[in-house]
Amino acid sequence: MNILEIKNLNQYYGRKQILHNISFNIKPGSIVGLIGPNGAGKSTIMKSIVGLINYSSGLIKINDYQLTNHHRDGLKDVGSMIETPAFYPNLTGRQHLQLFKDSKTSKRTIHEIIHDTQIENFVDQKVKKYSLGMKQRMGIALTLLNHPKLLILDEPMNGLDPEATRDLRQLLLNFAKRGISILISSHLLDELERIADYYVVINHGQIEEQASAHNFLSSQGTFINVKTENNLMAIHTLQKNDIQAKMEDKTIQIKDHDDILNQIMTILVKNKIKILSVQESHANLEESLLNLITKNSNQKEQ
Ligand SMILES: Nc1ncnc2c1ncn2[C@@H]1O[C@H](COP(=O)(O)OP(=O)(O)OP(=O)(O)O)[C@@H](O)[C@H]1O
Repeated sequence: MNILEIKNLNQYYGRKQILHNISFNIKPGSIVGLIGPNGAGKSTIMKSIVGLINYSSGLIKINDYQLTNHHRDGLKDVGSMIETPAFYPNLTGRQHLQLFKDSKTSKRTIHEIIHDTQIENFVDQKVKKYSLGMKQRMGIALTLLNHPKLLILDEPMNGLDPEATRDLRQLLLNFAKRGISILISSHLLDELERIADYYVVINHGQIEEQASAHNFLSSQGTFINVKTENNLMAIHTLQKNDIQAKMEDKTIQIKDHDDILNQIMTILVKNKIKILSVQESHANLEESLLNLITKNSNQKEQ
């Protein structure tokens, strides 16, 4: 069973259509990265799921409860942080947790949340004294109240320092292991790449692609990475032979296609350049996203 099902979701702001037939599902324990350029519609999708805006048409089901303007039962299983969380400036973090907890949330759960999100040092200070990063961490803590089965996180790494980002990454991976599903958007694509197992790519309010992380990254091309005893000479020689090679971190990188590997080997051997290693790698998430969006917009222009 899916924890979230979205089918043909459409959203208008006034007469302008912002989302076009968005459909995707999330399985229990899956971390889904919602990615795309600025203004693509990521936040609008998230706001529709958590009922912050009424969607125009389509279907949203959370844990088998259909979400409509009048029926919001499914939201009891959702913890969300959309944009920078809003707080009462004169209350402490702990008071926020107590205020928003439901009757089933015990003292022990609150203690665990404080511990898991590592907010012990400031949870008893008034929120008006928090930095952006502290507010983000407090916001994550609030999403965990009331035993969510699905977390919706819009740019949760905003304002976090590298250590806090690493901790959050670990925390999210642990939640997924416990069966909690996560829909997350972030412009920090290298961070998303470390945690997401599925991607939904949005552009101009439409899904450009959705696939498992492995399939998405491998479908966007592979590279051959060659190390030689003389990389400068090797790259120069390859380029002279019309092979598009670039230097990436002391390695010569060539996009894999046709029988390019054979050609590279032949040229390097012929020119007596000693090869130290040859490895294959996938494009990273940022390259894959750029490839996809450029390829699709070129196709639309033709
Ligand atoms: N309240 C609103 N009224 C009218 N248009 C809106 C409103 N909110 C968002 N939009 C428009 O909807 C489109 C999608 O915006 P959205 O915030 O969902 O994009 P996003 O993918 O989250 O972008 P970003 O990565 O910059 O946060 C944009 O064209 C935006 O201008």
